[in-house]
Amino acid sequence: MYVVTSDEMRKLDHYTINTIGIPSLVLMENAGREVANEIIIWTKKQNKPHHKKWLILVGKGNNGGDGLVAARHLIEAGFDIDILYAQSPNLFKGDMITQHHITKKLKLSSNVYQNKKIDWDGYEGIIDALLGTGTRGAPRDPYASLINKVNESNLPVFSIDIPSGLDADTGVLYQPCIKAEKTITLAFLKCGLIQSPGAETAGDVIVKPIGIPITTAKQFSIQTFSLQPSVLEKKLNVNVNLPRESNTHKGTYGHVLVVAGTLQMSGAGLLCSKTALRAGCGLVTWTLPRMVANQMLGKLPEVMLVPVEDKNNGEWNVHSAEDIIQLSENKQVLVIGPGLGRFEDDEMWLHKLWERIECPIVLDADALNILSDAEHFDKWSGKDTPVIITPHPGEMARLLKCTVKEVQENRIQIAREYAMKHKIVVVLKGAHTVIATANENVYINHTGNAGMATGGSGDVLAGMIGGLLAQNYTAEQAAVLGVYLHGLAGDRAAAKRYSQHSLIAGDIIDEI
Ligand SMILES: NC(=O)C1=CN([C@@H]2O[C@H](COP(=O)(O)OP(=O)(O)OC[C@H]3O[C@@H](n4cnc5c(N)ncnc54)[C@H](O)[C@@H]3O)[C@@H](O)[C@H]2O)[C@H](O)CC1
Ligand SMILES: [K+]
Repeated sequence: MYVVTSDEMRKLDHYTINTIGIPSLVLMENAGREVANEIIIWTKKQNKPHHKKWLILVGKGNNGGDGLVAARHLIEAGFDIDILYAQSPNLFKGDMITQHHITKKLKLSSNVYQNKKIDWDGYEGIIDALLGTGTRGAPRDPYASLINKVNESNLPVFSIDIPSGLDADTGVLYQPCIKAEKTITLAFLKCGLIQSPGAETAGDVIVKPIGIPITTAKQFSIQTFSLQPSVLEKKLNVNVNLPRESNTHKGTYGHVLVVAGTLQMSGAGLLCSKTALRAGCGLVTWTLPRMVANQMLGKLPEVMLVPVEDKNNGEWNVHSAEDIIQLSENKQVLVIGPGLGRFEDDEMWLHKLWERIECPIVLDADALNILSDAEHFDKWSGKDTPVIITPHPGEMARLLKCTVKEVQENRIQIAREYAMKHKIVVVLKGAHTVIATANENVYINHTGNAGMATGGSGDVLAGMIGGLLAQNYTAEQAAVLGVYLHGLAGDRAAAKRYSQHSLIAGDIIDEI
């Protein structure tokens, strides 16, 4: 469940080798053997007669060393292996010299690439041992031309540690980058393997132990986690089945105040309010412009409606702040933003709510856009009650006044830094949503699907998180559990439809 950057991996390697005393060659032997075992398992599962002839592409760093070890173990298992060095063995150093020496002693067939044409006939697959966590920038020749040839071969590629050409920390693809069938990553998951597009390029990712004790991750206080149910249960101490005590009443499960909706975007408030109830809170009050409230009467009988004065235009205005502050007094959570729209002096409105509301707040959608335009948000006083923001990449870019591309190329770091700076919880939505907390913990979610990129899905998530927060979950628990369950509901909803493309936000709520 730990996820590491290449720099963190180097520190863990170094500590294991130089302080704990497990020799690097032992780690490399374990790595290569695990890779060989995965190839053996994979070929056994292929239901076609196979020649068991594989080509292993070997770089000059330790990733290449893993490949040479795998070659030996595959030959022992009866495979026919060709080794192709990307560069001359004269350039090898350290463990690579040892591995090359062993390869020569065993008279294993090997060649140096030298930009020659490769005859792919007869090969069943390719093992990519070119570049690993030591990659710096886009692959240079001869690696680049070799990677291009591999991608044109149409053969299944098994990458060791990471696909060569992938940025191990951000998931950004350098050009060119190996497109892998499977990636066998060593010791711990790498951040780049669970962030798009790295996650897609790596194919099926499997983590294999190589002798680095998992306790070293605690030793180096690694605080990035791949969100598996075990992390929810063991680290966050939450039960994904949301159990209930018997002798309870609706007051036990908290009261959410939803501040959302305008004439044009009334549905956002509806989706958010309904989801908060589905998430299990006891009561939901939805406060909204009077004109909209009149339209919503009876639409959602389980939700209490409290209109605020609008100027007969169905929009919010700055004077409603006092009403909201009063309404918040007996609530456990406020969810502000879905379908809120923009209005005159909305920054003053939000600042007043930020200063005066004493219960936890979830800020979504236009509440975040108001924050982005707030000239002095950095100077707003820190809140001693939890705040969770749920930006999509565009809203995060506006908050940081940077581009969406810059956000997407560094999602984990960006979310972590913003959460720590403002002492809030950041839910950076998108494929593999990132949840970052003020105490540096970061969780990467894997539930959900592309069908959830549809209007209202964010309103549902905001309601989900608000509904959980009202039930005495901490902000960290509510955000992580909310994202996880929201994605799970989306997966169930998609499975019930012809395909993901027809999914709409209401389907997600029905599966919570
Ligand atoms: N996880 C573990 O405990 C272990 C992992 N191992 C493997 O070792 C690699 C990391 O090895 P390292 O030598 O640091 O780097 P690489 O093998 O990735 O090789 C980089 C190599 O290539 C050169 N280089 C760097 N960037 C480029 C580029 N853009 N273009 C061309 N060439 C480049 C650089 O000079 C290096 O020489 C890790 O991934 C695992 O596979 C250990 O085997 C066991 C312990
Ligand atoms: K590799």
